[in-house]
Amino acid sequence: MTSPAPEQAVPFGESDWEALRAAARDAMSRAYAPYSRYPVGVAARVDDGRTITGCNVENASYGLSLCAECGLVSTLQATGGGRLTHFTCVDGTGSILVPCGRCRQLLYEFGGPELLLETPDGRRTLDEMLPQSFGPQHLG
Ligand SMILES: O=c1ccn([C@H]2C[C@H](O)[C@@H](CO)O2)c(=O)[nH]1
Repeated sequence: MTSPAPEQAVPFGESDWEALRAAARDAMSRAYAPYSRYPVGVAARVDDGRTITGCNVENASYGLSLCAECGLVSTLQATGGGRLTHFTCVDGTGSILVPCGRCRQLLYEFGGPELLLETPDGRRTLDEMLPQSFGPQHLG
């Protein structure tokens, strides 16, 4: 018996994207961003069906600030690991934001080229947002 493809195993429709954005906005409302005053929230679906979130956490030593995606990948591991399949990021107004370059690399580690991201121009694979990526495959 063959296993269904992951996208068939856990269907993901428009209402799921809406729920993911709502989770990201909720996380954004708890961001700690007193220096930039630019709160960010992220949410992702994991291949086992759970939803995880993160928010940015800044620091008085500005360069130590953590992007929301840092919290998300930490939560991913702390709650059981798995692969990211769908991802969204919102700014302080709740509008869709593209993750910064460093965070695309963080996402690549746990989602790979097939991870689907929302952007202001529609949904894109991570392969489109971070082409010719360096990743675990290069390290053998
Ligand atoms: O993908 C991104 C881009 C920016 N930020 C945060 C970092 C900083 O706290 C604030 C302004 O750059 O936004 C994120 O959390 N994720």
